[in-house]
Amino acid sequence: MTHEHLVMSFECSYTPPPPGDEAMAENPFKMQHMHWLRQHPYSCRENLFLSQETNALRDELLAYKKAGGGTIVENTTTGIDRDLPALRQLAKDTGVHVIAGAGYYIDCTHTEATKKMSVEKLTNSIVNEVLHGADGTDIRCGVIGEIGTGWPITESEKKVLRSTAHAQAQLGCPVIIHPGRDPAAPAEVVRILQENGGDISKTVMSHLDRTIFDEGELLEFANMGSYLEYDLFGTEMLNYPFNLKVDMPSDSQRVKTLAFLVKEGYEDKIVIAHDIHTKNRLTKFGGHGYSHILKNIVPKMLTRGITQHQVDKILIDNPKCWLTFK
Ligand SMILES: CC(=O)NCCS(=O)(=O)O
Repeated sequence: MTHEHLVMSFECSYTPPPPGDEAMAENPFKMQHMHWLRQHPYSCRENLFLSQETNALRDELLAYKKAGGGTIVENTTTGIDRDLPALRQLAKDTGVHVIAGAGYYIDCTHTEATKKMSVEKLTNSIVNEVLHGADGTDIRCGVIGEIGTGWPITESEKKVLRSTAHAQAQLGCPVIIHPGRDPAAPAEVVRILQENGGDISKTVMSHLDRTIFDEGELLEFANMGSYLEYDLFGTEMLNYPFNLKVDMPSDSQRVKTLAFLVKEGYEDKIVIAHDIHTKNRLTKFGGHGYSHILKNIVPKMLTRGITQHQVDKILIDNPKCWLTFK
C-alpha cells in the first residue's frame, strides 16, 4: 500500500457538521453513528485522531499481514502529527515494513518558522530526515511526502515543492504529492517539480480519485510521467466537504478507471491504497481496514479485465520500482 496513515491527527481539516447535526461534532463514538461518520468523517472531532488508536493499529497490521500485506508507506509528514517512534514500535510488533515520509503537509499546517525558511534550509531539513533521522530521532524516512499542496498553490507550498525537487535530485529518492482539489492542480505541481530538477518518473501523484474526472484530461496528465495513485479505496460519501463540486467515486468506479488506464497502456504507472486517515475506517469501528484492497478490490479487478500479472505490477512491482533509490 503506497499511501496510508497509521498514526496522525487530521484536526487541520475539521469541518462543522451540516445544520441540525451540530451535536455530532462532539458526540462520542457509538455504533448508531457509524453511517453518519462515513458521510461526514471530518465533522466529528474524535474521528480525526487516528493517533489515539495504536493498539487497534497493531491488530490492523497483523490482519493486513495475514491477508498477504508486507509493507505500508506511511505518508504522515510534519503538520499532521507524525510519530516516528510509534511507527517503529508498530513495525517491530507486527513484522509489517513501515516506510515513513519526510517533509511538510499543506500550508495551513506550516508554522511561522517553516514559512520563513529559505528553499535551501527546507531542502537541508528534508535531506536530513532521509539521511540521518527526523523529529530528533535516528529514524530515517524512506520517501519524501506526502508533500501537501492546495489550490491555488500557496507561496509557502511552492517553496516546499522546490525543496522537495532539490532534495530528490540529491538523493534519487521517491516522492509522493498531495495535490489541491482541482483538475489542474496535479499538472501544476509536476511543472514546479520539473523546473527544479525533480524526477517525475519517481514521483507519485496521490488522490487522483477526487481530482481528475475527465478521461481525456486524465490521459493528458498520465502522459507527464508520474505514478498515478488511486488511494481512497473504501471511501464512499455523497457530499465531499472539501469541494462540493466533486462526486466522490465508488470503489466500482475506481476499478473501472484502473481498467481504463491499464487498457491505455499505463499498467506500469498505477499504484493504489486506502489512505486511512480517520478512525471510522478502522475495523475496530466497523470500517474496511487496511486489508480491503487485498480482500475485496483485487477480486473485483480480476473480474473487470485486469489480469493477475497486472495486479501484481500494481501491488508489487510498481511500488518496488518507485521506492528504490536511484
Ligand atoms: C491525509 C490526507 O491528506 N488525505 C487526503 C484526503 S482528501 O480528501 O483526498 O484530500
